[in-house]
This record gives sequence, C-alpha cells and structure tokens, in this order.
Amino acid sequence: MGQTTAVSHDTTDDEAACMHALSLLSGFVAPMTLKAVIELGLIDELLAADGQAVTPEELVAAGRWPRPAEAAAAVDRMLRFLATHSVVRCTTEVGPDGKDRRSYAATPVCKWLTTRNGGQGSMAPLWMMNLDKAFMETWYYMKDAVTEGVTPTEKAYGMPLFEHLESNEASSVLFNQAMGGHSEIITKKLLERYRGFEGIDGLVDVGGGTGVTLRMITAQHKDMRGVNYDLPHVIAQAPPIQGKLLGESYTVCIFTINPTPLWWMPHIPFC
Ligand SMILES: C[S@@+](CC[C@H](N)C(=O)[O-])C[C@H]1O[C@@H](n2cnc3c(N)ncnc32)[C@H](O)[C@@H]1O
Repeated sequence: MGQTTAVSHDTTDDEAACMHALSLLSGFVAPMTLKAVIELGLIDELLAADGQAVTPEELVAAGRWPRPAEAAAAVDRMLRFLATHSVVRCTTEVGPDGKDRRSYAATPVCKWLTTRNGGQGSMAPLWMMNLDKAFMETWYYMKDAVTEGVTPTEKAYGMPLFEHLESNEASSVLFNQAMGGHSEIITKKLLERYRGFEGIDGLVDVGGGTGVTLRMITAQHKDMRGVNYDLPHVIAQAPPIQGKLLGESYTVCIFTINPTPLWWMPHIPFC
C-alpha cells in the first residue's frame, strides 16, 4: 500500500509526534505575523536598507508610532520569530548594557513580499487577500460545507464566490489585485519560455481578471489584438489597454492563466 504522508515519522517517537502536532496547530502564526509585518511596511523598510542590517529601533523610527519603545520590542519579537522562518536574517551583538541587541536584514524572499509599486509582481496582495477577515470567514465553514455539500462561500455569504465578489466591492478589489500580482509573476516567466503566442492575431483571455496577463502578452506581441473576457464588475476595474484592431482574417487563440479550479483547489476552500 502506498504512503501518502509528506514526512515520514518514527512511529515509536511519541515526543516527536507531539511536537509535530504542536507545530501543525501553530501553523497560522507565521503567515499572520508576516501579514502584520508587511502591513507595517517593515519588509519594504528592510528592502530599502539594501542588505544592511537594521535595528528594531531604526525600523520603528521610520514608522513614527506613538509608543516607540513598546513598538520596537514588538517588532523585535516579530522579526526574531520570522528569522526562524528565513524571512529575515537576524544578527545578535552584546550591547554596552550587557543585553543582546538584534538587527535584521532582508532575505531573498522579501522581494516577493513587497508592497512597492502597488504590489505589482509581488505576492503581498495575494497574502493580504488570503488572510483578509472576509476571505478567512469562509474557512470557518469548511466542516459545514463538507457535511452539507455546498461551498464554504455559500455557507458564509449565501452565494458562490464570484457572485459574492460582485456584491462586495472591497473584497472584489482585493481579489483582483491578488490575481493581478500573482499573474504578473507567472506571465513574466511564461513569456520568457513560451513561444506559442507567435503568429497569433487575436487572443481571448477567458477569466482574464483586470487584464494584467493580456497587457503583458500584447506588450510583447505588438501585432496581436487581445480580448479580456471576464464578468462585468471585474472589467469595470480593468484599465484600458492600447492595442491594434483586428483585420478581416485572423486566427484567434483562447486561453486562460491562473484558472479558478486549478488555482484554488489545492489550498483554498471558498470557491
Ligand atoms: C482565479 S481568477 C483568475 C484571474 C485572471 N486570470 C488573472 O490572472 O488575474 C478567475 C477569474 O474568472 C472570472 N470568472 C468567474 N466566472 C466567470 C464567468 N462566468 N465568466 C467570465 N469570467 C468569470 C473571475 O471574475 C476571475 O477574474
């Protein structure tokens, strides 16, 4: 019979199993801490330091928060914890008072978590959406969705995901920014490797969101005309793309990137 566990554990080591259970139940702590660190602008501050280690006090000074000593202590704790997840690099020195003084520097993953340029090309918008309160709400209905045979979004909001997004502008904007940021990363790589767009006159992106993917493809293939096909409330948020009109005879390729079923199924229950 096949093994389906990702990690093989010694079945006789009860202490290791106990620690495994503990680490599983604390799994939300790192993403939630990182969300706060992104929102506080600390990732962007560390990136701006360009590899130089920065103390919590220096980071807090940039934020101008009203209780800097308390804020610095909290920032130190959050970053020290995130250093154990290789998000930042921690350096410790003994200060003149004999106490440890820590400083922090960005690691390569920080580039993917920046909010600079509106988070374009970063996973920060996706991070914000996944952990947003309104999106997290659906996770609380996972059990009911299984027992009742509906989706968690239907349980939480009484309708499927895309209907809910149509009636909730804040969530819709968050969702579209998350999709755009993620698609920019994928499409950049796609355009480096994929040659299938060559010779295509017209391209229809089915479920193309706010058109990030199509804009990138048509920017590289100047003779191509793109059609971004999505729901009206999504198209309303999509900036116009300058492009070429199609002639009378053309070949059209229909494609989708970041498709909903594939994208969500492994880890997101709320569709
Ligand atoms: C996972 S998102 C992908 C977004 C987009 N491909 C991107 O990369 O940013 C799925 C998209 O399908 C759209 N969608 C869902 N149902 C649709 C329908 N019936 N007709 C057109 N688009 C739809 C959603 O509005 C959403 O933008």
